[in-house]
Amino acid sequence: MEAGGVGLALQTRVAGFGTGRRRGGLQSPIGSLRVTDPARAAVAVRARGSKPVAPLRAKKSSGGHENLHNSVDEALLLKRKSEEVLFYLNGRCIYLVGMMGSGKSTVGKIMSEVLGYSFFDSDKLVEQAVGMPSVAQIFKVHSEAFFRDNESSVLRDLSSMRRLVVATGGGAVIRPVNWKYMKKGLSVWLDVPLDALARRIAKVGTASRPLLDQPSGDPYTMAFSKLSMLAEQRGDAYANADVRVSLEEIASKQGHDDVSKLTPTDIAMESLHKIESFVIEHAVDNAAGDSQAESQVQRIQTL
Ligand SMILES: Nc1ncnc2c1ncn2[C@@H]1O[C@H](COP(=O)(O)OP(=O)(O)OP(=O)(O)O)[C@@H](O)[C@H]1O
Ligand SMILES: O=C(O)C1=C[C@@H](O)[C@@H](O)[C@H](O)C1
Ligand SMILES: [Mg+2]
Repeated sequence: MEAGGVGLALQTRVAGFGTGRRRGGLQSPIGSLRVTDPARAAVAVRARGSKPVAPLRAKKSSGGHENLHNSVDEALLLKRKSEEVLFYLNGRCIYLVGMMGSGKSTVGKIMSEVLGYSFFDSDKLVEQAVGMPSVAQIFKVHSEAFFRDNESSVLRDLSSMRRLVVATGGGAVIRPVNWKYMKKGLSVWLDVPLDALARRIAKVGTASRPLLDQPSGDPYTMAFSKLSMLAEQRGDAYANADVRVSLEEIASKQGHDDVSKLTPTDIAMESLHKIESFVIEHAVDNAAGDSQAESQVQRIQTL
């Protein structure tokens, strides 16, 4: 059974959230890049909806992912792609799914910014609905089942809305009812190798991720073994997503031998490409989309 709704809180937040667009040029979600060069901005504007324009070359720096976009050109390419994708999305929401640490929040914020969508993190909405400061505390004081009920409730409320990018909780994929909600929009699986996940998580610690938190032991080893167990338990649940974005595939296309070379912008860009291919391939209007999603959900429920 699902917990009480959080609809009103969501409506209020969306109303106050705006579209993610800002004045004075393009700006990254956390403000690390501001496009101030009007000539470059004009290139992006000209590109919109017109004939194909010669590709801008993205310059790579050696910087880490802290610089979300490696260059102004990369930010413009992303913006240009997002404008193409927007046309096909027709307001449909995007749900990012994937294991803990796969980058749903990081990549989701970038995507929402360039699409002019609102961004929501379902873990944060559950915390807000329950009135507790962290998922870890909800697990401790209540239980995982209580958290999952509230998570379903949040996803149900989000599913009636439009123009959102939602970073779902890592375990949202395990409940078939959540797929019923997520299939109202488009789901994207960020598929990241377990060793890369464990490296990312070990770097920031496991305190905020109760299923990985261990009293002692080497953080990388502990995170890796827990993540491997969860991945096995979850089986193919992530593969129910409409689109799979494999970091290994992106890295190999770019000639890297290691996924850690990929920036969140690279991943956001690939996500937009995959979404575009999916919507074009499935070229459905909203009504047909609903019935198609319905049959997919029925298939998931019978697995
Ligand atoms: N492409 C990347 N390269 C390196 N580190 C990254 C990348 N994307 C995200 N990170 C880092 O990995 C960690 C996890 O990212 P993030 O919080 O976005 O994942 P998540 O999927 O939302 O995780 P959770 O399910 O636990 O909420 C963060 O510290 C983030 O800065
Ligand atoms: O993978 C999971 O089951 C979880 C992931 C997090 O996002 C939180 O939703 C919670 O810690 C559980
Ligand atoms: Mg997150």
